[in-house]
Amino acid sequence: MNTTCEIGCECERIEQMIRHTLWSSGAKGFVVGISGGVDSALAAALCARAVGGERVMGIALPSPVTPEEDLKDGADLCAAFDIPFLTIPIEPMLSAFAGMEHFEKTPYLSGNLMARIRMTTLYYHANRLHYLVCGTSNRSEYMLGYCTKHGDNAADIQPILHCYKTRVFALAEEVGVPAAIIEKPPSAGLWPGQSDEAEIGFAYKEIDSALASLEAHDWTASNAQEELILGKVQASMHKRMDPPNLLKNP
Ligand SMILES: Nc1ncnc2c1ncn2[C@@H]1O[C@H](COP(=O)(O)OP(=O)(O)OC[C@H]2O[C@@H]([n+]3cccc(C(=O)O)c3)[C@H](O)[C@@H]2O)[C@@H](O)[C@H]1O
Ligand SMILES: Nc1ncnc2c1ncn2[C@@H]1O[C@H](COP(=O)(O)OP(=O)(O)OP(=O)(O)O)[C@@H](O)[C@H]1O
Ligand SMILES: [Mg+2]
Repeated sequence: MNTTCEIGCECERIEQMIRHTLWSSGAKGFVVGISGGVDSALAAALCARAVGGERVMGIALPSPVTPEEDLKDGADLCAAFDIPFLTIPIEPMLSAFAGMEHFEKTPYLSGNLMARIRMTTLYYHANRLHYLVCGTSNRSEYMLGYCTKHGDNAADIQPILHCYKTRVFALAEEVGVPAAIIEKPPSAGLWPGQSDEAEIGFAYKEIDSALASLEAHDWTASNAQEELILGKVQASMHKRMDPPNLLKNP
């Protein structure tokens, strides 16, 4: 199979879904949180290609631990796709929480708080502009639950959710995401030096081949690595489901 054509067709399929979602919603455009990483770069680029950059609002939401180069990479990405770009530091919101009774300052608690402050800010601007919030989750992090529940996984459309991370890199290259973004090690950016692969314990190539094999074999693990990855999939099931409720059995 011609890989370039296959990837090009995949982009068109996603762009069609983006256009359909916008037109059927009656909204005017998309808000995307721009981190300087490859998932948000690809999601924003696909939105811009689908509906025009002028109908996309890229918002950088730096925290005190955000590297300066991430802001520059995000600005360059938006410039390349004619996407208006805002920078809104989240430090004032973090400080407000720090004044709360029982506040504990740990990287884990602050990290999840930052992800939820970013979600709230993106929805504020989506409300203000009559836009939808475009999510940036990919299949690898979705299946592993590597996200903050109701934080970075909260969105109105998830254009790259079906793509494993290794596929995200290929699509990003296809649409012309700048090399500085593609070459950067994936990071949630919630504390200094955080790395997805170090925190998860596997390289994305290993994660993606294990997930593909597990999916193909009805979630039966065939080696120790798949066993560990299956454990993460099972432990994060609650992030992919409605909360337990009795709606269907009142
Ligand atoms: N069985 C269950 N049934 C229903 N709900 C359950 C539950 N177990 C936990 N919960 C709920 O879920 C909460 C824990 O989930 P959550 O708050 O998400 O927190 P958690 O999964 O513990 O941590 C988030 C992880 O995602 C990573 N992350 C976050 C944000 C962005 C990115 C990125 O790649 O950009 C990565 C972060 O580094 C960390 O490893 C619990 O406090 C509880 O409220
Ligand atoms: N500093 C930030 N400014 C704006 N949005 C952010 C910021 N940090 C995280 N986000 C949002 O949270 C999402 C999840 O972060 P995640 O790290 O998984 O993706 P990424 O940074 O786009 O790519 P990568 O995983 O390769 O770092 C981002 O795609 C982005 O939408
Ligand atoms: Mg990132």
